Amino acid sequence: MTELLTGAQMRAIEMAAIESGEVTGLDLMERAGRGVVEAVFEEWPALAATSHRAVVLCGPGNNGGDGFVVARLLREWGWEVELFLFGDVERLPPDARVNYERWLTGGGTICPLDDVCGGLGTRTVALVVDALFGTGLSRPLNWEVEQPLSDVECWKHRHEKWPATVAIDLPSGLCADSGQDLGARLPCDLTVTFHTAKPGHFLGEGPQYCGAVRIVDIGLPERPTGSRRPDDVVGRVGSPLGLFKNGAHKFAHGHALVLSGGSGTTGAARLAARGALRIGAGLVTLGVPPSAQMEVASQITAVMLKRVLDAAALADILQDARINALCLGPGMGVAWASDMLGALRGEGDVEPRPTVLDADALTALAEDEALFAALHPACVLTPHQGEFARLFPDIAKRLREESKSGPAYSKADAVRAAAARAGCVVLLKGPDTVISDPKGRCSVHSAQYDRAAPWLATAGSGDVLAGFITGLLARGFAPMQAAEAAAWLHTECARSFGAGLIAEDIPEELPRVLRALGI
Ligand SMILES: NC(=O)C1=CN([C@@H]2O[C@H](COP(=O)(O)OP(=O)(O)OC[C@H]3O[C@@H](n4cnc5c(N)ncnc54)[C@H](OP(=O)(O)O)[C@@H]3O)[C@@H](O)[C@H]2O)[C@@H](O)CC1
Ligand SMILES: Nc1ncnc2c1ncn2[C@@H]1O[C@H](COP(=O)(O)OP(=O)(O)O)[C@@H](O)[C@H]1O
Ligand SMILES: [K+]
Repeated sequence: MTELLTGAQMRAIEMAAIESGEVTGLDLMERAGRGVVEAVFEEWPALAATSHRAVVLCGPGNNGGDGFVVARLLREWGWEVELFLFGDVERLPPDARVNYERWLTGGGTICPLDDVCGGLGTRTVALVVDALFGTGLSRPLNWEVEQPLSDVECWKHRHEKWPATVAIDLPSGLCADSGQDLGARLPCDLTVTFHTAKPGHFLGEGPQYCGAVRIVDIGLPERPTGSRRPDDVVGRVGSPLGLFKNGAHKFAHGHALVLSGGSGTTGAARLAARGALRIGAGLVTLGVPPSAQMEVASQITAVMLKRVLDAAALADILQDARINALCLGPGMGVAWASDMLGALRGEGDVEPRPTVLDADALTALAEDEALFAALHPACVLTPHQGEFARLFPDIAKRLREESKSGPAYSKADAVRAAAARAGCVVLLKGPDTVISDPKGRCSVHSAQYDRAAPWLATAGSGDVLAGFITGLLARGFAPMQAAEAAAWLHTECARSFGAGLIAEDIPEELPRVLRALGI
């Protein structure tokens, strides 16, 4: 798991390194600028082969300072560089000011940002460098910046190949902490960031603007593990550990019970059950209302079937302590889901166990405070955006609002708040899936950039995800780890299968994905 650092966390690390005397702000700026130029040459080797013309847009803070370094280094490489500045020279921070002076001393000239349209002219520009704003963006951009950025974007569209556009740290107007679009107008081909990626590269509108993201090491120290509180960390989900199955009896790998809806709506639960079985639960049973018994029986083989007449029958089935993970919601219908959830409220001596609540079970929870209050730390809620808004309307509203000042409220903030309120793990689905536990531990699973999986946007894929999590819970994974590993494997199945994927394919692709992991 790698960390994603917010703007404030990055500043704190930078300040600590500078105050300890191990590095100066100027060193960091020089390394940042050099890192950008190297990343550009790696991304587009043709640009390194001979000199070209570049346009660099510099802003009023240290992001602009990085831009001055890039401009100077490109000129030293033999390039013709035109630099456009937004802001007051007298107010540049000290390190940016030094690099501004170095640029002028070397013979560089500076034009106001307003002139960029005329400055682009009709000649070929090979590279546009966006160094207007980075982690210090503190409010939405106004037209003074949006207009020139839009001009560059239009101008770029009129040209077939060049210029390449590179953003330093973040595309300007994108909030580093949330990925909220605060006036970004220039989608970039490449974003070069420093030390670690930021949440905004993966959340919200971030991926629409960043192009590809490269991380450059500028020699800042790692944060010591002991210094972090769980709610101080947003992690990025990587490939899962602990998936090996070691010998033992099938019951050692758990028994998952997936509850189904009635006749005609059993497909979702069957998908979830198949997912739970493929991911390694020792046994998987579908709990089926009488109306659907024949339908389900004719469709399953390795998955078992148990008739569930009503809540009392479910409570009875759950007297079997070997059933150690539950999945409720897919295809159940709200009324049936609500009845079944009633059986889990600890009445009738039902021991709480790890439980995934998805789809109709989430709607049932949203409609009944008593059911919501019965959630416990071994539950995992897996809402998509609509379900999330039904369950946590105030949090969803805050997430939709445009920030007027400071970093915007992010999907990570929202899911943390939701998990704390629910008292269990919440996984909010999407290309940027965010997972949090009630203590504030939070991670982002990104199915974007080189892990893009648009074929997952297909009916039933969420049901398989619920099944994957349930299967891992049955295997003994902790709720947060089960949610993270399932999200990663789910996306990997889609990537491995590729175009044409439908939900049934996801569990069937899992063996190939596990083999590729060496399992
Ligand atoms: N941290 C590190 O380790 C390293 C960081 N480095 C680099 O520093 C960058 C961060 O620099 P930074 O903090 O100076 O912020 P930056 O993005 O340049 O903007 C601040 C300026 O913008 C202004 N401003 C803000 N919003 C505005 C708006 N909407 N419209 C208009 N103005 C607005 C704001 O004004 P104010 O809010 O004070 O009025 C202030 O003047 C970081 O992204 C990276 O590139 C590297 O050099 C290496 C190591
Ligand atoms: N464009 C996309 N890129 C990556 N993952 C996606 C995309 N669209 C949807 N997904 C994933 O597919 C699943 C869809 O779940 P859900 O919305 O519940 O659909 P359904 O109810 O049809 O199963 C989620 O895991 C979500 O993260
Ligand atoms: K920038």
